[in-house]
Amino acid sequence: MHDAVTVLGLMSGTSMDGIDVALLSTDGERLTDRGRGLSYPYPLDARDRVREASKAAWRIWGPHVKSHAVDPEDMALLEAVEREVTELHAKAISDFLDAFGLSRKDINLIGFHGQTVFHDASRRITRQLGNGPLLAQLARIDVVHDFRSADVAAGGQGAPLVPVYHRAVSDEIGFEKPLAVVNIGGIANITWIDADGTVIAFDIGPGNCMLDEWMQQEAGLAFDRNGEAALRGKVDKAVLKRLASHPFYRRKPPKSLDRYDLPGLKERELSLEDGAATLTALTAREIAACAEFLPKRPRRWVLAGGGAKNPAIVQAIAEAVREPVISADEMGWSAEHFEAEAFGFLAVRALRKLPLTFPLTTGVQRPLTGGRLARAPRG
Ligand SMILES: Nc1ncnc2c1ncn2[C@@H]1O[C@H](COP(=O)(O)OP(=O)(O)OP(=O)(O)O)[C@@H](O)[C@H]1O
Ligand SMILES: CC(=O)N[C@H]1[C@@H]2OC[C@@H](O2)[C@@H](O)[C@@H]1O[C@H](C)C(=O)O
Repeated sequence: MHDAVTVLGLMSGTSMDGIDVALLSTDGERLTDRGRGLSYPYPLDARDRVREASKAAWRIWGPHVKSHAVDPEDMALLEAVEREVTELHAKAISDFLDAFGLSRKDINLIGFHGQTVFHDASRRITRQLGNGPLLAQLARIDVVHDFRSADVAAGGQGAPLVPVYHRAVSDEIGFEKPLAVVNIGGIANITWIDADGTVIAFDIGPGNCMLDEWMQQEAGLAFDRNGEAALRGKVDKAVLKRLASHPFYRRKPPKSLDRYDLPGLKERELSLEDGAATLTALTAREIAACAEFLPKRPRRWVLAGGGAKNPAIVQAIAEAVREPVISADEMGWSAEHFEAEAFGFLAVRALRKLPLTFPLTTGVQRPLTGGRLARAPRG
């Protein structure tokens, strides 16, 4: 057995709202000293620039792009935003260490996911903004970064990566298996864990991304706080049927999504409340329906990610499945910092050359390690 490493995991998810930081100790298999996590929202202007960068990434790598004549302005924008995102991560690390009275010498390693701005596994392209060597230099701590490229290059989906972490955490708790862990972030994904350790995972469909966009576009709100709009609205069945007819949902795993792959509602197509109710129903319906791809129904559904804090989503899922549904927080797992912790865990696995992805998670042919190490300047 290896010694445990004290690692900081950093995640900035598809909601593009900020940086989650979590601290844990792990040897890459077992986890100890978990539970300390904090979130650092992006300043509003930085958030806008990250969104601009994802549009630039679409112009550079989108499937419609025939020529490789890349607009240098788009490239320059990506570079500038990558630097800014990296500096914001360095600031989050230093604020996190201050908040817990720690120094950089207490931390052995950082797992740095970066900000996804483009993902199309079928064309073997996945791009996270985040400069690992620069972060290692700024934080003066070794950094593992670029977690998805090796998997995508080997023909995998490059996502989801958290399943191996979900399995490690679920091993700590004696729940009956099979267990389904559903992360409801911008996009929702599932990890199904059987008693013999078999793990199946894939992206399901929207978590909150369509709903967030709807609330932003129709009401200038960042999201449907506590599901208030959805709970007041009525599901439009015809619209729901149209949204759910996208072929992605019935495609067999392995499969992964980019934030903009699936169409949402058109502008002013429904009232604010009915639109929120309909998008909430879509998220819940596809989460429940994804059980069709599992060899056995889960005995329990654990919900994590920001969507687990939305009572309208949780209630709709509980109505759509027949098994008990609980939140990761109720299990003593931190729903909020789950993914950040996962990338700390994955960083240690990467350092030890342990596999991150598997045939039944990303569809890669053989279990595969990943990530790249950027060393901090010595001294
Ligand atoms: N109190 C709340 N009520 C309703 N929704 C909420 C609440 N808190 C968070 N959310 C939702 O959760 C979203 C953020 O979720 P999360 O931080 O898990 O996403 P992410 O990590 O960016 O995404 P991903 O897992 O896809 O990378 C918000 O945009 C919002 O839609
Ligand atoms: C390309 C990319 O960043 N994908 C994210 C995204 O956000 C949720 C879903 O889509 C997920 O599969 C993945 O992130 C999680 C953390 C993962 O890889 O497990």
